[in-house]
Amino acid sequence: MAAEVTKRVQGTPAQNRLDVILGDVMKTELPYFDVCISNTPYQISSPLTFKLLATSPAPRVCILMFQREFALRLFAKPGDKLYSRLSVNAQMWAKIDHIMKVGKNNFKPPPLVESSVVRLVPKNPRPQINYDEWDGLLRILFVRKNKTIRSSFLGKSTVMDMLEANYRTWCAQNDIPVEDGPADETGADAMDTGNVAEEDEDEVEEVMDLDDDDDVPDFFREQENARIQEALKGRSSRKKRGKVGELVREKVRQVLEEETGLADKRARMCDENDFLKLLWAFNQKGFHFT
Ligand SMILES: C[S@@+](CC[C@H](N)C(=O)[O-])C[C@H]1O[C@@H](n2cnc3c(N)ncnc32)[C@H](O)[C@@H]1O
Repeated sequence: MAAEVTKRVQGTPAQNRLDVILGDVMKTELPYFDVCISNTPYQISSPLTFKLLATSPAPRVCILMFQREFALRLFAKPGDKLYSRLSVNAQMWAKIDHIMKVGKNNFKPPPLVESSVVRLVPKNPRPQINYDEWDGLLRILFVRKNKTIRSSFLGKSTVMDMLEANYRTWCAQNDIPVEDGPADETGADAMDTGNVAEEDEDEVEEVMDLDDDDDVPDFFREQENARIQEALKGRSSRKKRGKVGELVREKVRQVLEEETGLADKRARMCDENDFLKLLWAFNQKGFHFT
């Protein structure tokens, strides 16, 4: 196709205005562009969409051909089976319209799947939210979109470890002293027993519950699977929770139960406002998701 368009403009005034970049679109740093028209292989629909949504400054419009099911996921609403991290992101950063269905018989040979052309118009002005942080929160919630939000945070040791590390960084940056050391013996033991049981149960169940969306990148799935295997090996390797860990846990509980009231809700039922409320409340407590 590159050869074809190059040939087409040769010897015309358009020749000087055409710059062909050959390469993998996912690995190439793209120059500023205001229109994207794409008919890429469907395997890269998800990463390509995420790349376009994260592009700043955003393009004016993107016309994209996707497999029909993927297009439906872009429009899916809370409660729909196809509602996913992709739906929330797409609708947060862009206005999306279905332009036309493209039946498989329009191709020779006909593929197995139906297609759709969609128009994606990034919101302008762009919502004043850090893309990486917003997406970081959604990743935590949509790895297990059918679980309660309480369970996605408090029932997951990797998430709590990540929040503890990030809380320590925030304290260091803001000159807030942290009280290190093991958690209070009696309290910690009592709490650990309960929470560890809860965590193990959750992490084992997770094997059955990983979001089957293909917008979870492979490396993230691999990380999750490795961690689940660890959880299955038993509790003995689990490290004892320290004072900072307990403090972080309590802060997370406050965010989920008191400040947002979203602890018992499931990501698959949450709308954009719920996610914004969560992000804001976590930020207020010094937690960030980048
Ligand atoms: C479905 S064909 C469409 C071709 C052309 N756009 C057309 O409509 O005739 C997909 C094209 O995307 C190219 N492609 C596949 N993976 C790509 C990637 N990661 N980055 C850029 N182009 C890619 C393929 O070489 C192929 O030419």
